[in-house]
Amino acid sequence: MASNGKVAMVTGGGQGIGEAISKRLASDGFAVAIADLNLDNANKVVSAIEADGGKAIAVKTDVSDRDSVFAAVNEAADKLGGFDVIVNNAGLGPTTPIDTITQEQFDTVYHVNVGGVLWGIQAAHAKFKELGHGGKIISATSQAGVVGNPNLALYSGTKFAIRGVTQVAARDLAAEGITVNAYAPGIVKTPMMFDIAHKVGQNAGKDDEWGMQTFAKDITLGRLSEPEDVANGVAFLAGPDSNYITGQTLEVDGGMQFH
Ligand SMILES: NC(=O)C1=CN([C@@H]2O[C@H](COP(=O)(O)OP(=O)(O)OC[C@H]3O[C@@H](n4cnc5c(N)ncnc54)[C@H](O)[C@@H]3O)[C@@H](O)[C@H]2O)C=CC1
Ligand SMILES: CC(=O)C(C)=O
Repeated sequence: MASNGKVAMVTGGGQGIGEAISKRLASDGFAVAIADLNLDNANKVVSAIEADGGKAIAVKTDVSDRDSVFAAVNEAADKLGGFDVIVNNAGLGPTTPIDTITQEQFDTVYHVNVGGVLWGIQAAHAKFKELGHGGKIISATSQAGVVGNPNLALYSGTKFAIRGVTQVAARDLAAEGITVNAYAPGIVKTPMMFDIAHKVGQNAGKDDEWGMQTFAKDITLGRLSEPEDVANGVAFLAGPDSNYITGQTLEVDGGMQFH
C-alpha cells in the first residue's frame, strides 16, 4: 500500500461501518488512527490493516468526553506525523418508542451522537490550525436523519442535528480551507442495525437476518448495504475529488428516499 502522506482518524473504527472506513482509508494510503471505546476491537482492525501493508494505531477514546477526543487527535497527530481528516463515525442507535425515552437515555445518546461530532469538529479544527493547513471533517448521520423513522425518535433527532451542525461548520470553517460533510447510510449489516431489526415494528422478536431482509423492500437498489458500500462514499469525501464539496450529506442508502 503506497502512502498518500496523509493522516485520518476514524471514531468508532473498531467494528461495523467504522471498521470498513478505517480499512478503506488505509488502502487508499492514509495512516489511520482507530479511535474507539473498545480498544480490543480497535487493535484487531490495526492488525488487519498492518497485515495488508498499511499503517494504523488504536486509540482508546470516548467521543462523549471532549477531553478524550482532543487527546485522541493529539495522539494521532504525534504518533502518525500529521492530521488531515477526521471521520466522526461513532454513534449509538437505541430503539426508543416515543413514550419510553428516559432522561438517562437522552443524555447518553445526545452526548455520544451529537457531542461526539461537535468535539470531533473542534478538536480537528484546533489541530488543523496548529499545523497551519486545512483539512476534511466528515460525520455520520443516517437516512434516519433525512426522514423520521418509526421508533427511533431519540436517534433520528441526533442524526438531524448532525446535518445541521455540518452545514453551520462548513460555513464557519470554509475560509480556513476546511470542508465539512456528512454521510447518511441506509440499512447496513452491522451489529447496530441487527439489534434495531430485532426490536422494531413487524420485525420484533424475529430472527435478525429475517428482520434485516424486511427492510430491503424499501431500498431502490433492492439489497441491504454492506459496510464497504458506505466506506466507498466516505473515501470519496476524504479524498481530493471532493475538494469543491462542503456542507453536504452524501446519502449512501441504495435510494431509500424514493419510497
Ligand atoms: N448500521 C446502520 O444501518 C447505520 C448506521 N449509521 C451510523 O453509522 C455509524 C456507525 O454505525 P455502526 O457501524 O452500525 O455501529 P456499531 O454499533 O456496529 O459500531 C459502533 C462503534 O462505535 C464505538 N463506540 C460507541 N460508543 C462510543 C464512544 N462513546 N466513543 C467511542 N467509540 C464508541 C463502538 O465501540 C463500536 O466500535 C453510527 O454513527 C450510526 O448511527 C447510520 C445509518 C445506518
Ligand atoms: C440505524 C439507522 O441509522 C437507521 C435504521 O436508519
